[in-house]
Parts: sequence; structure tokens; C-alpha cells
Amino acid sequence: MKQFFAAKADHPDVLVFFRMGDFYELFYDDARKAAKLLDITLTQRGSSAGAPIPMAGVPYHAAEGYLARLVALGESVAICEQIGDPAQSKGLVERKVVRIVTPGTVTDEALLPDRRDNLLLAISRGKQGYGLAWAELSAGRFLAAEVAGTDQLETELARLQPAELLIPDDGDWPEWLTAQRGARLRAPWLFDSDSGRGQIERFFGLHDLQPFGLQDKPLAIGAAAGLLAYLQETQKQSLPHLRSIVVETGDDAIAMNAATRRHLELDTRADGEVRHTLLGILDRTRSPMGARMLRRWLHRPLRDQSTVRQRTQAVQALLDANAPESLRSPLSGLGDVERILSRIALRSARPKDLTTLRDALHTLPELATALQGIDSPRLQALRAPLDGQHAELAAHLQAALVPIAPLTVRDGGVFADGFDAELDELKMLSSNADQFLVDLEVREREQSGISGLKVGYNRVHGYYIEITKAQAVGATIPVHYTRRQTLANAERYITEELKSFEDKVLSARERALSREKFLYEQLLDRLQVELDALRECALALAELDVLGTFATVAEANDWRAAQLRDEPGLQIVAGRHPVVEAVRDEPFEPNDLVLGDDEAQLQRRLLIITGPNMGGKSTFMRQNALIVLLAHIGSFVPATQAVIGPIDRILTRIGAGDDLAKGQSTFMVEMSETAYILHHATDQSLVLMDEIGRGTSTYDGLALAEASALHLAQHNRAYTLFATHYFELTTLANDVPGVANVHLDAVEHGDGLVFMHAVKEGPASRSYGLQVAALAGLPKTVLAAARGRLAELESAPSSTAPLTPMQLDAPRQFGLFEAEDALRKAMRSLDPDELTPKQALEALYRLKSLS
Ligand SMILES: Nc1ncnc2c1ncn2[C@@H]1O[C@H](COP(=O)(O)OP(=O)(O)OP(=O)(O)O)[C@@H](O)[C@H]1O
Repeated sequence: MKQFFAAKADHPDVLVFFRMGDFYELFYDDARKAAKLLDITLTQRGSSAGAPIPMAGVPYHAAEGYLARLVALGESVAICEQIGDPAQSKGLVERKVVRIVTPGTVTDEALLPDRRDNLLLAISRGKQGYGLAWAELSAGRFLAAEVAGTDQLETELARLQPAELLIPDDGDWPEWLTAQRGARLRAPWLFDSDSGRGQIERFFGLHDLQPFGLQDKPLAIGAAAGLLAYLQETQKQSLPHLRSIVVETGDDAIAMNAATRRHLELDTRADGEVRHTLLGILDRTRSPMGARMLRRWLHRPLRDQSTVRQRTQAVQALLDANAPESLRSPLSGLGDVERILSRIALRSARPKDLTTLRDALHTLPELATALQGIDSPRLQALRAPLDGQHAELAAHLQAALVPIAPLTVRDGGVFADGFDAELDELKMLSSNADQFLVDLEVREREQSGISGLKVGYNRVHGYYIEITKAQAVGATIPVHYTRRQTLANAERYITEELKSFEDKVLSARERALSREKFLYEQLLDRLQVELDALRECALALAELDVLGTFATVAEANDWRAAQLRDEPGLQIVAGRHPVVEAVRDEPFEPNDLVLGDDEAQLQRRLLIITGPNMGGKSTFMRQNALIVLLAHIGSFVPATQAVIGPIDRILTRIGAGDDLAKGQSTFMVEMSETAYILHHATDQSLVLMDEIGRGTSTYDGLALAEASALHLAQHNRAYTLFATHYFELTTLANDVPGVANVHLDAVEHGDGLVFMHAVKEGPASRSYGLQVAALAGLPKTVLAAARGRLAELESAPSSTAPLTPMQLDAPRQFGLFEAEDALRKAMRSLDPDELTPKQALEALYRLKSLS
């Protein structure tokens, strides 16, 4: 327990896995917590100061599964191992914390999600805003940035979704941040940028931070220092694969805040589902590295048109050369080269990692050939690191390793025959043993005349000659046999010859094992030298995977290349919603979008979109945002043509949901998202506003919607799609330059409604709210009451009656309500108590004819 308390004192904030024989044991609060989180039994062991000590444990061979679960829950674990051999040590075996497994720093294959990055993020703050530094230890990436305000900090967090978050413990952080999974408060001085600067320089072996472009970014330096300190504390080893810090600046990418990422359902839907999202449609990548790169690209569409154009051109070239499949098939089964390289750097690579790397290197020539002659600068740039660069290393690994590697180096069997003469000889000694023993047995049987005599081996006593009691009856045990062990019905002996054989074989086995360990370390050393080149290769493989995926998706779904250009404006012809189109059984109705200032100086900046519920307003708005986004990651887009000018932000306000975590009501969320948009949208931003104002009373809502639309059109001058049921807003088009109306339609067909889903110029004529409600199965009595109330509202609008959106477009709904009025009058004239059954039946027919 003294050893445990010492380990715990050094690691008070994490669970301590304390190795005892075949188990990792947890004690006291750690035991209680682990028992709850892992659903393992809480027991007791001994007592301390008279009180029993709570304990829980997991078997050491199954520890990985438990660690994976704890890490996924945001917990960290200090692994305290037995140092030295218990068989050799007198008294207590020494124990030491050898590593700390934390959610943001894990590199073991079994503990990592394979298709998404696993990031550790550190934040610092100052008067100018916040510094961020994040690392993906499993891939050797280290980045930093500075942002101006809390909004942007939230945006970056939504993008990066770190597994672990380091925050200086200097008080007063918002709860949404400190309550994040994996959030950890750390001593503020660890984030100090003055001392941090020196630490970073020392770590990377630099004179100053100029090469990283970090020298004038004290906040980013503070964050990077906080992150490095944590890495060094938890990893307890050198981190040679972290080679540089890449500084990201916000201007490089199209900004999308947390709400936008959520609303556009880039990689998860509100219900947590992943398949029916943009990533779900797009992700046909063949390797985990490709999948991770695609996700990163999707969350960071680039504003740099030339990079994006190169990607799009590469996709086109692949399609023209009919090459997507010949590129993609070698990528399947390639393995996670990127993460394997990190494990090699950290010297934790397993034999299987090395055989996977070997097989991947053998695939490179095939890939290089597939890309040969394709007319694309980007593809050729990616081909360069694959082509013939690693043939020697591939041959070396081929010669060194067995075809299918064992799980660990510990039990040997990693190296192939013929690779190392010394190892071969040692292995020969131990494998020839079998024949020697067979020969010996035959010989001893003949010489002793005991035909049932057996030669055997056991781990404790070593080699022996066994003679059963029955066999011994009447026989003479040879004099050179020395008794080794007595069993109930047999005696075991050893001879000089067998003993010297045993020494030779056992030492040969041990020496073979230690030779294998030595060779393994040597192989890791050899690989260290090649890491940079191999990393470049891994990145090329990932990007080829993504570009090949873009080509395949484009081909399968008939997507086309978008044209990015410097002139402002957005023109999309026959655009479709990639997810709705994929999910729906019926054909999708393509729609156009034109926004911008055309040659005739006609402005078209804000579209008021009206139309019935279920008409397709939200779908239309989102599809345009998704097309713009896809175009900026280099993918083709679901449209026959898309010409897109510079875009700096995509901002959305869609749907409503309480944010209970932040203590905000539906309306509050709606307004704070609107406020964000009005503050941040520029004349290069794409803004989607879906039914602003519906979360409050009608007049308030209408007033807010109109004022927001005006602000967007006149002040922000953003490209705005503004869907609304407030029909009043359609008059803005008459008075405000840049505002235009479009609408979606439905037609009544029998009892039902048919939605046309086609976007047309001009305002909608009706809203069909009650019909849609009927389709949704509202009880007939409620519908009838609603119809009545609607008619009343229409015939006698009063300032005291609550207005509804229905009422606001009511003047346009003549036909429907005239018929209802006649019906209503006829009904009023009836007195059921006065009617005979026959009159009642006639009245019913009359009413039916009026309806
Ligand atoms: N262009 C289209 N082609 C085919 N189907 C479409 C199209 N647009 C929308 N839809 C279908 O119509 C459904 C409703 O669309 P959407 O949610 O966009 O309507 P809405 O007008 O925003 O409705 P509300 O006003 O109730 O929010 C979609 O789920 C989709 O199935």
C-alpha cells in the first residue's frame, strides 16, 4: 500500500492501474469509480487504519479493452507496473508508473477510433483572445492558431472535437468549455508564453520560432507550451515524430460556426446518426488515413481557390483516364500507415505494424503505375513520393519479417529464416532438439531394456526420462540415471547427456529470443531514419484515397466539377441535395440558384423563399450551402453547373432546439444564432435563415424577421436565402434593392396535396398549413375547429386576436375560405333538435354539396 500511495500521490487526478501479478488493481476512490464505469465488482482487500480498503481489478491480459472504455469516457489511467522480475527479487517487487494513458494522447491501435482524428487540444487566453494548440500524437501532427473571441473559440472546438482539452486553471471559464468530455484544468503557469517560448525552441531544437511563423503569436505559444508540457509529463519518452508546429490562420478557410456544422449535418445528425449525412454519402475511402483526411477537409473548406482547383482537376483527370478504380483498389487493405509510423517513432510498434508497413510499401509501385501518365499536376506531385523511393526498405522488411507476424516480440517468431545467421543457428539448435530427443529415447530404451521409457519436458523441472512404477518392476535402472522427481506412479531421471543438452537448448532459446529483441530494436532504428520520407508517403496515400473517392462518388451520382472564380456571385444550375437525393425513392427535383450582381447591375442578394410546409424550402437552402462547401474541398458537386465566386463564411440559422446545456430556451437559441449571423456576415458570406421569428408571438416574430432580412440585405449584403411563412416579407422585394422572391408550390389533388418541389420566381400564393396538418394526421375535430377559427380570424381581424402565420397569408387564400363560409352559414342555420330524421339526412346532403 505504501507503493500504491506513492504512485497515487504523483497522479492524484487519474485512475491508477496498480499491477499485482496477473491483475491491475485499483484502490479506494479509483476502485469505486472504475467499478461504476466498467461495471466490475468492487471488493475489499486488507484494511488500513481499521477500515477495509475498497478494491477492484481487471485481468492484465484483458486490460486493453477496459482502457479503451475508460478513455472513451474521457478518463485517464496511470499504468503502474512491476519493475524487475518477481522471481528474482527479494521481498517486495519494485513498481513504477511507466505510462499514462489519456484520451488525447493514446496511440495504441486498439484504443483509437480509426476513421477520425484523436486530438489533444490546449487553450490559453489573453487580452487579444485565445491561443489554441492541438496535436494528434498518433499521426505526428502539431498545429496552433489564435482566435479573437469566444465565438471563434467555440467554432474551432466544434471543428476539432478534441478527445482531451487542457485549460489553464485561472478561473472563470464558461461551463460549456469546462464541462466538455476530457476537459482538464492545469496549472496556469504551464501556459505562460514567455517561458513557453524557450521550451518549444528547446523541444524542436530551434533558435527562435520564426520557422514556424509562431514568433508573434504569444497566445498560440502559451497554448503550445501547455500542450508540450502535458505530452512530456504523460508520455515519459521522446517524441521524435513531432517535427514542427503548423500555424493555421482563420483566413485560409471558409468559416463555419458550431451551429452551421450542426445544421448542415456534415458528419452527424441531431439524432446522432451518421449514415444520412454529407460525410455518410461522401466517405467511400478505402483507408483509415483517407477517411480521416476527408473528415478534416470537410470541416475546413479552403478559400484558396488554386489549391481547390488542383484537387478538382485531379478528380477530373482520374475520371478522364478511367482510373478511379485502378487507383483505389490497391488502397484497400493498405492499413493505417500514418499511425504505424507514429508508433515506430514512439518505439511502440508491434510486429504486425511492421508487416503491414511492408505490405503497404509493396503496393506503392502498383499505385505509381496507375497514376503514370495522368495529366494532373496534383496527382503527379502525389505520385513522386511513391515512385521507387522505398524499394530498398521494402526489400529489407521482406527479407527480415515472417509473412504473418506474431502479436508481440516477447515470444519471438518475428524474423524470417535466412535474415540473420546467428538467429538461424540458435533457432536450429532448439528446433533440432526434437530429433535429438526422439533419438535419445530410442537409444535409452534399447540400452536399458525398458521399452516403455519416455523422454519428456516440463517447465519447472526441465528434461527428464520417465519410468513408471509398473515398468520399473523387474527392471534395473541404469546407474548413470539420477533421480530428478518422484510422482505417484512414476520416477523421473536425468542423465549427464540430457543435462548438457538441456543447458544448450534452453540457453539457445533464450539467446534466440534476446537476439530477436535486439534485431527488432535495430529494425526500428533503421526505420527512424526513413520516417520523414515515409510520412510524406502516408500523406500522399491518404490524399490519393480522398481524390479517388471524389471521383468515384462523382461518377456514381452524376456530380460535376464546380468552377471557382474571382468574380462575386453564385450560379447553380440544377442543384440537388446530396443526402435527400440519395435517401429518397422518388426522383429529386433539381433547382437553380442565382445570386450576385449581374452585368446589368441588377442585384440579387437576398431571396425571400415562401411556400407550403413540406414544400422543400429547407432542402433548397441546405443543398446550396452543401454545394458551396463541396466545391471548396475539391469535390465535384450535385449540380449540372456551379459557378461560385469568393466565399468567406457559411452561416446558418435552421430549425429550433433548446440548448439546455447552456440554459437557453428555443427562442433564445434562435436569437443568439441570428445575432451571431448579423454580426459576422459579409458581402462574401452565404447565409441561410430558416423561419426566423417563429419561436415567439406573431407580431414580435414578424418584426424581428423583417428587421433581420433588411439588415442582411442592406448592411451585410450577404448572399442570403431567407425562408419564411410571414407573407408580409414578400413585399420587401418591391422596396429593397437586392431582395427577390422565389417560392415553392403544391397542388391539391383529390383529398391530398402534391408538392412540386420546384423553385419558381415570385411569392407563393398559399401556405396549405391546414392541409399539411391533415396529412400529418391531426384529429378531424381539431382540424374542423381550426378551420372555423381561421374563418373567424379572416372575417373579423382584430388587434386583440392572436395573429398566426396562417392569417398573414390568408388574403391570398380566397377559394378555400369562400367555400368554407357558405358551409358555415348553412350549418349555422340548422337546429338539430328541430329536425326530423329525414330532414337531417337532406341537410347532410346539402352540406356535403357545399363542401
Ligand atoms: N427538390 C426536391 N425534390 C424532391 N423532393 C424534395 C425536394 N425538396 C424537398 N423534398 C422532399 O420534401 C420534404 C420536405 O422538404 P423541406 O423540409 O425542405 O420542406 P420545408 O418547405 O422546409 O418545410 P417546412 O416549412 O415545414 O419546414 C423533404 O424531406 C424531401 O423528402
